[in-house]
Amino acid sequence: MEDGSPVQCPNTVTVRRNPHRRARATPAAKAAESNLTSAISSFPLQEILAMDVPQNPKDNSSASSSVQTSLSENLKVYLRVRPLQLKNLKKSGNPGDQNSSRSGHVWPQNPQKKKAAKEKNVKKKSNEACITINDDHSVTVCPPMALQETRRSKSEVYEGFSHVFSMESSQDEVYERMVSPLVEDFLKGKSGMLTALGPSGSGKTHTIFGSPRVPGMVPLALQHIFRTESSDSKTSRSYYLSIFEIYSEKGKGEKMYDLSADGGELTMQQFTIKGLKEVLISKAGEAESLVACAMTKRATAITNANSTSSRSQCIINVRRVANQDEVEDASNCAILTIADLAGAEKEKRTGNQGTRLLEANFINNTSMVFGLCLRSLFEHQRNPKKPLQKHFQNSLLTKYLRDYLEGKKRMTLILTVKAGEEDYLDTTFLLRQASPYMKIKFNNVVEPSNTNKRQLQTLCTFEEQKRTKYSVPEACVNEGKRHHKEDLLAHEEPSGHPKGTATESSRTELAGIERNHLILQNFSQAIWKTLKQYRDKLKSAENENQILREEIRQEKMRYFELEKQWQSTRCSTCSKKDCAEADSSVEVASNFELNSDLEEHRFNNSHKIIVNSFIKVKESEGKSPERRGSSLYEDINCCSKLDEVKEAHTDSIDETTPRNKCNTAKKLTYVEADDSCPTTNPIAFSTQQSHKLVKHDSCSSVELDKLSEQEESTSVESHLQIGSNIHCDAHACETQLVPDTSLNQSTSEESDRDSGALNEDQELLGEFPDSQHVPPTEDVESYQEQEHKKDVHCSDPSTDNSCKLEKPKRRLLPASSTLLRDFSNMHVEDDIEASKVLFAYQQVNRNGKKSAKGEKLRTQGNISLIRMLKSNLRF
Ligand SMILES: Nc1ncnc2c1ncn2[C@@H]1O[C@H](COP(=O)(O)OP(=O)(O)OP(=O)(O)O)[C@@H](O)[C@H]1O
Repeated sequence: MEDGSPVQCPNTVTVRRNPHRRARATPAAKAAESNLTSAISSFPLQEILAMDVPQNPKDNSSASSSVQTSLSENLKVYLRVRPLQLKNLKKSGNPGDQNSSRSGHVWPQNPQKKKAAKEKNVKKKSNEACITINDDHSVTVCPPMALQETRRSKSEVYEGFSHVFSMESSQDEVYERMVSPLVEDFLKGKSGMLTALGPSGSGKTHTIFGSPRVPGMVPLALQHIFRTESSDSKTSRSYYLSIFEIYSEKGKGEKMYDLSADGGELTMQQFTIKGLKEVLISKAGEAESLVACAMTKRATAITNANSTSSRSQCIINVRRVANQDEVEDASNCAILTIADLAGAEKEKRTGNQGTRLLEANFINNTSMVFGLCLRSLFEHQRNPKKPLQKHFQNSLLTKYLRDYLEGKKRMTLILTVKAGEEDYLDTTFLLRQASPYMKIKFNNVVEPSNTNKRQLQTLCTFEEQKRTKYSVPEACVNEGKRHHKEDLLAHEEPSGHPKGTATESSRTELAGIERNHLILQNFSQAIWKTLKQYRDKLKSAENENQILREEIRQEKMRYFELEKQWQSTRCSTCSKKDCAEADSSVEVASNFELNSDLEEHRFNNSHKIIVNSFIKVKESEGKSPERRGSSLYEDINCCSKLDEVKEAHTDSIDETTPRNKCNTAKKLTYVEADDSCPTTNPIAFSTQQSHKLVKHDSCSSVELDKLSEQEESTSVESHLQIGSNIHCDAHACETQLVPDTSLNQSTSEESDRDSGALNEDQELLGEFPDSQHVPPTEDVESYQEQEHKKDVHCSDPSTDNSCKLEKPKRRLLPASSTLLRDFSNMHVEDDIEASKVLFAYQQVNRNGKKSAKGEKLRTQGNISLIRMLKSNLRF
């Protein structure tokens, strides 16, 4: 309720409407990731962690001497109540005023003290106290009767104080309870700060500095420190003291002044005071004298509330530096800070005007900022969601005490209040303000070494000042002989202890090493985080890559399947075409009798294929068993007779051109006659087809196309037809070749039986002229001469008008037709058919990409090539 947070019902359940969600990984990505994790080696996290980069330098005993972490500790708040009647207390023999006889020499002296005291005593104050001490930790504040009636104010109890010092408490008691533990920690190496808060005239300065007769916490602490040092002969530590004040002169702004002997104005840069002198102290008396001199320089003034009212914030630092032997010790360095703040003032009470009023504004403002910083720290610790406000930026005091006000360093508060009824409002205001401070905790306070910025800055300033003193001694002359001697005495001590100087240098080096260590540690952590991010990115990229690879593999498989299907389809189509082309080649070869070895070999192969297919077809026709037994012998006879047919055709080609024309005419006539014949006779039908193929060689390109299409569509029929044709041709010719002896074992009856049917074919084949007049194949020379005559005859267009070329029609021809055309050109180049073939060939290039002339030349080149082959023919 205090922080204004809404109260929630215990049975209420808070449900986030839009909870944070993480993107779910796809199953494929998960699978890929699992594969990826197995493929990618894990990052050597353990190795990195096992490196010489400690998580916390404090854990390393070798380097943690200057840094410590303390347990959770609350801010200690003490309360001290100033006596009502100082004179009465003095008269009554206050145990704190041991030197009551020297009351006239109360330190610090205020020349207008007597006058102010007289003014104060003009009005007699009531002896009634508004504050009642319940116990050592709580007090009750009762409003005066007048306030109770008008404002209906009630008594308030404030508890939780570390200790409440009564009016009768002495300085020693306060020191023993409040400051002595702090000094003990300081001697152990723990830094701490004591700050006095309270209204003007409540006894802050009295408590902190005291008087020569009643020394305050600072003198007592210094005595405590050097008393301890003198008792411990084994240790030789160095202590440096610096004192300065923050003052606002006439409200023109805050300024800092060094209160040391030759101190001047200071500046603050980045929370660091520059120019502050540290004075090495080795004795308590020496330190006390320095503090006394500083207090004489502090700004004070007479107000209605206090004859010796402090107008500035005074801060004293005692820095402890261990010697070289204690470098490894944790207590090598600590700072004890004691701050005496100027008390808040009310204009009515103080009656300030002019400059004093401006000073009061500065003082009140600084006190307010100080309180806001502690309030913000308290609220931040209670509710971490509330940010820690940066109120410290509003004053130099809070800037300097930033670490303390942010809970990074240990701090102790001493609240001083006045017990009079007229001080009720100031008292209650302070207690209400400071009560929450008791709940402030210092969690994991890190004790900085003597190498922090501020300390190093002051140290460097001190060393620089020391060097200046020795290098320019005449500068000290201007300040007076006394100060020169004091400075020399003050700085000769450190120079006379080279051990201490070496310790300082070693500590500086150690601090540098620690700093580098921390930097490297942070750097490694940052690198580690970055590497983790890159690893995650790499994983995601690998997952995507894996998925893409899988898709590519599937696409390849699909492509191969399609290619296989395409290949199978293509093979089936090509096989049909090849068979048709091969059959056509056989027909052409059989008709034009290519006698070269190559062509003969091809012919034989084709012949074999045809024979085999013929056998298969015959078997599929369902012959009678007796017929089937003699089929092989018949086929062999066909093979042997095919050669005879070939020779017969060769003989027919050797005939003159008119004769060829006659043959072609006969063939055409025969085919026309066959069209009218019944096709029931398979032999007759096959013969017709055979002659159609023969005609195919000499017909026009249109007819060639038609025939080629028929060949492709009816390849099986073509086999049958060709087989029949060969069969017929073979029977039509006289058998000259002797069949194989193994085959002769076939019955002659079957051959005689077939001879009757073949005689019909023989009659048909008899239509081929000169089939009976086959020239001897050995007469190669005569054949070449005839071929030469043919070439000459064809090359001379004047001899025959048939050689004149007609304008061809460009049509696309299949390869088989082109081959047939080339062969036909070879054999009938001087014939009118040659012009037709050439015409058909030019039709192929009707698009004009290739000139007719070029095609003609190519055709002629083919012819020349074939002539050359023919010239080498062996018959
Ligand atoms: N506990 C005390 N015992 C005896 N005298 C005290 C005590 N506290 C304060 N005094 C006296 O009261 C007077 C005012 O005290 P002091 O100057 O310390 O007040 P202050 O809080 O510092 O005021 P300011 O904030 O204006 O400086 C001094 O003369 C001081 O001696």
